[in-house]
Amino acid sequence: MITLALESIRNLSPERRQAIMKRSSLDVTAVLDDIKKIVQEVRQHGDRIALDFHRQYKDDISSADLVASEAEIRAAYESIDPKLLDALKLAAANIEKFHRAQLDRGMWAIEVQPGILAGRLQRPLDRVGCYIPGGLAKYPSTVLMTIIPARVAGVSEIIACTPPDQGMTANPTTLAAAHLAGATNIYKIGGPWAVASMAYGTETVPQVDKIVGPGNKYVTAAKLLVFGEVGIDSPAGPSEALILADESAEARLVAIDFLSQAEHDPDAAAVLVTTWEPLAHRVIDLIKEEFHNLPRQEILKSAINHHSAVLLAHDLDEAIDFVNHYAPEHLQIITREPFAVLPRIRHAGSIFLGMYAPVPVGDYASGTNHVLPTGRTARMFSGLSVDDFIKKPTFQHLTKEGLKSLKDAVVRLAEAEGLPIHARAVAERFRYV
Ligand SMILES: NC(=O)c1ccc[n+]([C@@H]2O[C@H](COP(=O)([O-])OP(=O)(O)OC[C@H]3O[C@@H](n4cnc5c(N)ncnc54)[C@H](O)[C@@H]3O)[C@@H](O)[C@H]2O)c1
Ligand SMILES: N[C@H](CO)Cc1c[nH]c[nH+]1
Ligand SMILES: [Zn+2]
Repeated sequence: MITLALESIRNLSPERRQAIMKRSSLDVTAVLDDIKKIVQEVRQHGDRIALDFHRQYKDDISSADLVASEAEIRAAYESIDPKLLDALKLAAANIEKFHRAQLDRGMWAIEVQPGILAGRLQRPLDRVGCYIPGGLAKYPSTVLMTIIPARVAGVSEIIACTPPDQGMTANPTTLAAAHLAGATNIYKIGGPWAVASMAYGTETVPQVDKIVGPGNKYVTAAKLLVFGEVGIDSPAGPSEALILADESAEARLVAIDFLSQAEHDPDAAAVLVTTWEPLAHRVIDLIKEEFHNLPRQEILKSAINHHSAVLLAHDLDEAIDFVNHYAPEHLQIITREPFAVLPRIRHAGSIFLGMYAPVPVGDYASGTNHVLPTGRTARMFSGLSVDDFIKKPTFQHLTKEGLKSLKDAVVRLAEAEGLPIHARAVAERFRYV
């Protein structure tokens, strides 16, 4: 059933290496054309398209059913298990603490040259839309990860969209988390329909300035398609974890860590890179032995057989080189001295150091954000942060002397670019002095 086998990084064929590097990101490109049709239909016809989609499982639905009412939200908040509510509150407190620490010094200005003042402001976005996944699993934790940083940044309107269950009911824990985090409105729409609704606005869903939040390949493709009309955070698609382990790692824990991110989605990816061959063999054996007792088998089988790998590195240098090329969403470093490896990591969404830092602590409760770039986009994107919700316009003020000191340079540069009126805008100011 599970076809996992040990491969040596050195002996990977170029095709196999490329397949491991690409994991499921290729699939996002493969679905772009189909998703484009959905996005365009929502743009043209608004709610009707999402309602048609939902009518597949509920006949008498209307636009009002797309909105989670205050009564529904309150009832959800009051009905969830108090211990679960405590867990949400603990997670929320740590997420808020970590994200408050990201707020920087606000407005600043420097004197670039005498008489030339240049500075930068900070302004939160006006209205953002958070996508909360909810297909193969429910993600109340994503509510906290998206809405809390937006609130900390000062965004005044924070809406959220999430796929409903049959009968148009929203997941109660998701609603309770949205209430706790401070969402303005919650809409029961999922998938690419939700992304397009937030990007263009419909009769029910307001148009937002930026869409954040993770999702499967269809959601991620929709986000990429609406980029430009609205801002997006990063392509936070199907989950991935790369575990870098040496002889100090315990095989049983590595095996469970490997499986834990694979259980998200058939398109998820897990990779073990190790310098210690016995560990690799043991982890493969454990995964194969355990597999039959595990839930979510179809998802795991697809993720492991299609997008995952166990790789032997000749030495730590080769292992780190591979990690940087792979640019994983999550990187676990379970080596004797994880902090000695850390300075050598250039590309990873979030890094988990040592045997007591499994990825699920970051998924839920340690405070760092779990909305992270996938498909090698950790090379150029960061995980969601307060910065995603803040714009930074620049400003400047020049005295007459300050402008005089720049006049010749600006005139020369403008003329070199064939833009004489730019040159005049500076030169004219000295005709009257
Ligand atoms: N990278 C990150 O930061 C991060 C964080 C959390 C979760 N995730 C990922 O989010 C994803 C959640 O996926 P999910 O499926 O559980 O929930 P989801 O909400 O992302 O997707 C479910 C929706 O997809 C739509 N859909 C399903 N099949 C479709 C098709 N063929 N065409 C168009 N639309 C279709 C439906 O509307 C469905 O409601 C997983 O891949 C998980 O790994 C990533
Ligand atoms: N591992 C996911 C990010 O890829 C986040 C998550 C939420 N719930 C469980 N896990
Ligand atoms: Zn997870």
